[in-house]
Amino acid sequence: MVLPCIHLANLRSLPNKMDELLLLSQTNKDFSNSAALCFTESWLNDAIPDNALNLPGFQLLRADRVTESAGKSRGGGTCFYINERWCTDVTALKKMCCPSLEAFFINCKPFYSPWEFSSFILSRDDFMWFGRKIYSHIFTALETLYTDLAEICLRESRSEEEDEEEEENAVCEDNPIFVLVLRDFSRLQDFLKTSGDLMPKTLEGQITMEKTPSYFVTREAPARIYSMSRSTKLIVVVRDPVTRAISDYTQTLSKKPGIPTFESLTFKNRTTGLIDTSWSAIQIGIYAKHLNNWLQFFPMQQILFVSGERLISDPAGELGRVQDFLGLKRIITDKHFYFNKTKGFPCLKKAEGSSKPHCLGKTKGRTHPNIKPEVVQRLRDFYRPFNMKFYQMTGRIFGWDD
Ligand SMILES: Nc1ncnc2c1ncn2[C@@H]1O[C@H](COP(=O)(O)OS(=O)(=O)O)[C@@H](OP(=O)(O)O)[C@H]1O
Repeated sequence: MVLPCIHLANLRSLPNKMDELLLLSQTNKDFSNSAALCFTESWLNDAIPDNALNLPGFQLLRADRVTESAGKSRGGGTCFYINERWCTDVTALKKMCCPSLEAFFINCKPFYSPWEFSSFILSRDDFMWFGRKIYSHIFTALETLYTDLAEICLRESRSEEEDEEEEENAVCEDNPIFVLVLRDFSRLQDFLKTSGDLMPKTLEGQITMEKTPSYFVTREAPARIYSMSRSTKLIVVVRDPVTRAISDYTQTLSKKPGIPTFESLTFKNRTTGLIDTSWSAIQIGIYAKHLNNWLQFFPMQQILFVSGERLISDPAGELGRVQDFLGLKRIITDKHFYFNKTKGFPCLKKAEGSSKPHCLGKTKGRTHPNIKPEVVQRLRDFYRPFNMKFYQMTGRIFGWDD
């Protein structure tokens, strides 16, 4: 199958790349003969007219970020330039823009396609984890709709280091562009019309849940979730920030055994005892600061903090609070748990849909490295004022400073 040549690039602002693109379209044959150019991070807005973005021989289709829908004003946006020698029958099928997803579907019916397929759907997304779920849902549905669908995924080419970096930072995955090759796009058009509501419908008696620990410390998350649904209830499990930092380090160490010691990462200056608050293992434990971001959008009554320590020593009690907070009948009680001394954690007597007990997986309860008592003490002193503030804000004394 001969495929159209498509250029994909993350531009980080189209307007200031126009001169370069014009030059490329005049001097680079691969570029000017491309069937389509797909640019992510176009950073366009209403104030930038199409005629300022003209590339001779190409038709522009753009989906700019909509501040009110996306919950953030900067960045984002996708655009396609379709080569008029390849195709002039181009339609924008659907633009989706919400806090967790930005997607743009266009349909191209080229003059000539050397096989029986007639449409190329180019789509591009930019989203948080939940958007990714919605997007994969759309694609699964499309595969059911079209048994003869050809799906091609293009990604920006990246260096090995960038790949490694991404692995470390799961929220920062790259955004591919999908090309769907179809025989008949009318069914897709109908499908996209009805898939406008991005959140799965929550029926009477159901609660839709989403779990991403990093949201609590992600600056943009409160605004995005608020603009999706302001009545969302938020649950955060917190534990002693010092133990949390060591646990965080232990987890990284298990994946990358060569990293520096905990001590050397903790301090900016070992002599003065200055803590490196930019290290994420330290930064995440400043709960009061993160909570403050959420309180700009959600009232305290909509946020529940679960104690990680109590979740081990009294799971039923802690889950009782969760059930009350969600307005559920207290179904989970003491009789559902037993304590596994070897693991050091409570286990469920019967897992859901099974008659067998269920304990937490191997990665929970890793042995922490021994950290010098004076380092632990320095961290305790560092966190104490933030912990006090956090107790005050939440109205609960978590007991980390006893
Ligand atoms: N149910 C429950 N109750 C109390 N504490 C729990 C629970 N589940 C996980 N944990 C603790 O969370 C630490 C690991 O968290 P994560 O699951 O986020 O990370 S991991 O990716 O699996 O390592 C891990 O910390 P460590 O003890 O340092 O390994 C767990 O102790």
